[in-house]
Amino acid sequence: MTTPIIPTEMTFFARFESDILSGKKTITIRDEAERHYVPGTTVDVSTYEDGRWFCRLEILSVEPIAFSDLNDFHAQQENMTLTELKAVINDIYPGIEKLYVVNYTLVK
Ligand SMILES: CC(=O)Nc1ccn([C@@H]2O[C@H](CO)[C@@H](O)[C@H]2O)c(=O)n1
Repeated sequence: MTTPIIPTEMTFFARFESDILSGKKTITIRDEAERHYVPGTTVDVSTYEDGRWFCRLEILSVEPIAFSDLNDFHAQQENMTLTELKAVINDIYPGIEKLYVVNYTLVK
C-alpha cells in the first residue's frame, strides 16, 4: 500500500463557482481518483476550464456513497434536485457506482 499524497488543490466546473462562494453548495461528489482529500486540510480551488483560482475550502469529511444511495439530502447540499444531481454525476462519471461525498466549508 502506498501512502497517497495529500491533495492541496481541487477544481470545479466554473458554473458552480457562485453556488460555492454563496455557501449554497456545501458538498461535491467525486470518484475514486479524488477520494484522498483529508479532513482538516485546506485546498486551493480553481475552475476546471481555465484554472482560475477562486477560493479556499477546508475539507470537513470524505465518505463513500453509492450512486444508487444518493438522496434528496445530497441534492439539497448541492443546491439541485436529485434528478439534476444524478444527471450531472452521470455526465461526469458515467456508469460509476462507487463515489465519495466530500463535505467542505469556505475558508475566509
Ligand atoms: C472539474 C472536475 O475536475 N471535476 C468535478 C467533479 C464534480 N463537480 C461537481 O461536484 C458535484 C457532484 O459531482 C456536482 O456539483 C459536480 O458538478 C465539479 O464541479 N467538478
